[in-house]
Amino acid sequence: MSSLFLRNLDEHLQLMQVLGTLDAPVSAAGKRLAAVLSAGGKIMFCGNGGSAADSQHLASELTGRFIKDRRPLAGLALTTDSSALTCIGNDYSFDDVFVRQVQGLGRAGDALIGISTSGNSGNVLKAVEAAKAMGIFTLGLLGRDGGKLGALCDASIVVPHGVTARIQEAHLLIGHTLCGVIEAEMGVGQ
Ligand SMILES: O=C(CO)[C@@H](O)[C@H](O)[C@H](O)[C@H](O)COP(=O)(O)O
Ligand SMILES: [Zn+2]
Repeated sequence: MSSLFLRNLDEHLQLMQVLGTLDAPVSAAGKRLAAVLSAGGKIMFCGNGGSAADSQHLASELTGRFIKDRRPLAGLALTTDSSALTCIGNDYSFDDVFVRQVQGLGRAGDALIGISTSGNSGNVLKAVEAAKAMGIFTLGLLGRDGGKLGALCDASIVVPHGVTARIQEAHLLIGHTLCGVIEAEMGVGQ
């Protein structure tokens, strides 16, 4: 019997081998996001648990830097303001923690990336629904069969696996690639 690490590694490597099928949607999404930023829009991110961590990680690649030394780009994680999250969660409901921030901070022409391994988190669904109604481009970074978000988002990238941790590992690879495409599309030092 191999160790847990070797079994996880095997599962991870097997998943990595099928991710090539996502080449076209990842490249297209990266270009679409670059167009949002070039036109003066911002990219918002939301998700729960590990996907909340991904949200703030990826937003910081934009405002800080990814690979290139270039101007700061407009990335905003909706997962980081504990006052907003607790106020909205306490006074309204946990399903409202992202949607109210989208409605307060989002503008037509922005993008919202909803990250969910199940594709079914209620607060992400509500945020995407409202964003679409506001003219905000919605991208789902999803897992399994894409869930309800797969049908709702303007575009989605679905990691076809059933294990949450493996999906999250793939999400980070895809998220980093989106940042790389954005930097390549926007040029350096602009
Ligand atoms: O990181 C993990 C598991 O690896 C967990 O924190 C996980 O993100 C949470 O259970 C989330 O609430 C799952 O939500 P979702 O991906 O289905 O939208
Ligand atoms: Zn995790």
